[in-house]
Amino acid sequence: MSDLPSSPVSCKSPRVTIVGAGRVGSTLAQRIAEKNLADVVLLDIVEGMPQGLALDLLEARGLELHNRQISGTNNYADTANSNIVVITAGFPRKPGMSRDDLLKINAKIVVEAAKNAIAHSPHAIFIVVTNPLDVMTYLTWQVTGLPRNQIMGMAGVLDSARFETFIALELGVLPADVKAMVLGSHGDLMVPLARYATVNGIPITELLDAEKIEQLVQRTRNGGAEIVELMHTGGAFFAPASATSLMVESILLNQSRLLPVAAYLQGEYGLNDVVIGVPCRLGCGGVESILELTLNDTEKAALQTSANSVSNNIKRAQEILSNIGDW
Ligand SMILES: NC(=O)C1=CN([C@@H]2O[C@H](COP(=O)(O)OP(=O)(O)OC[C@H]3O[C@@H](n4cnc5c(N)ncnc54)[C@H](O)[C@@H]3O)[C@@H](O)[C@H]2O)C=CC1
Ligand SMILES: O=C([O-])CC(=O)C(=O)O
Repeated sequence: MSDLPSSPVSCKSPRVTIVGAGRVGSTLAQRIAEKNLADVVLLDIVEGMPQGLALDLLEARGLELHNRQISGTNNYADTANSNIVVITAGFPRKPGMSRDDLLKINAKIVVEAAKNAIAHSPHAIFIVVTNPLDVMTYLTWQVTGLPRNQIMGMAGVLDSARFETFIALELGVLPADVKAMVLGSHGDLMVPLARYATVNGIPITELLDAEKIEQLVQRTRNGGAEIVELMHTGGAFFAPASATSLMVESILLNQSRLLPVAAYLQGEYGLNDVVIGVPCRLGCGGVESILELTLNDTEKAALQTSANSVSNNIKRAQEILSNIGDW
């Protein structure tokens, strides 16, 4: 083949680094590559594992009809100049544990991952997945020093997809026709907004009685634990990877989707200096705006309770990190 002069159009592919090549991380790599969104770098502390996963995914490229580069590494230098860094590194919970029980063990891992990743990709947008989600997202914002639009956590898209699934199962309708928003923290105090849930525009309050809606709300709050209890070893990863890839897609393709995202608040919803799930417009700038929905008194109180719990856990995490001299 003979080379012709290069084109003025950039052929550079966007690059997404995934720190933590476990179940969520590796499934996310597959989703991003197979949706043809970006090249992917998988990084893990376990030697050989991300390299092996990357090779396996590369060997599927011809079959899945895409040509994205996928590499595995144990070295942050190989993640340089990523457009997006997703942090999934850390431990998943076991049956009987809450997500907050992971705070101590995962805080150190996430802080280290964020510091190392930003050193090589100073302009990246960070999406945090590791639990407890809202606290880990706050720590990432704090240690990277990035503006708040570049830091976000994935939880609301997943929790909303679960709420939508349970509504669709109850009504026997197509899940894609159900639209719902779950705000607040990613834990037992999350705030599913039943009042705003619809089936193709029809409020679910017209289709289901209050007792049934409350059952679906409770199942949503317990959605992660339901899977952890069934699986015994680790938690959900297919739907979490789909939810994260949706956020990656909205950013890379500048889609401006309005999604529930864990964001750093500065007065929105009357909340300050806390990360919590709120409706955000996601585009190439990351969190481009935060929508302040009108909430009734019950919803407002639930969001405040959720935020108070996250704030207390942020303080706990900061104390733990200063005690181990990692702050
Ligand atoms: N935000 C959400 O909605 C969801 C959050 N999660 C959370 O995501 C995290 C990952 O879950 P899974 O993938 O199922 O766990 P996993 O155990 O399959 O994978 C975690 C990976 O992190 C790696 N790791 C540990 N320390 C590291 C470090 N210092 N640097 C780089 N990599 C490191 C491990 O070697 C492992 O491969 C957990 O904390 C889990 O609770 C999971 C599902 C949904
Ligand atoms: O429940 C867990 O531990 C994992 C998670 O956050 C979820 O699936 O929502």
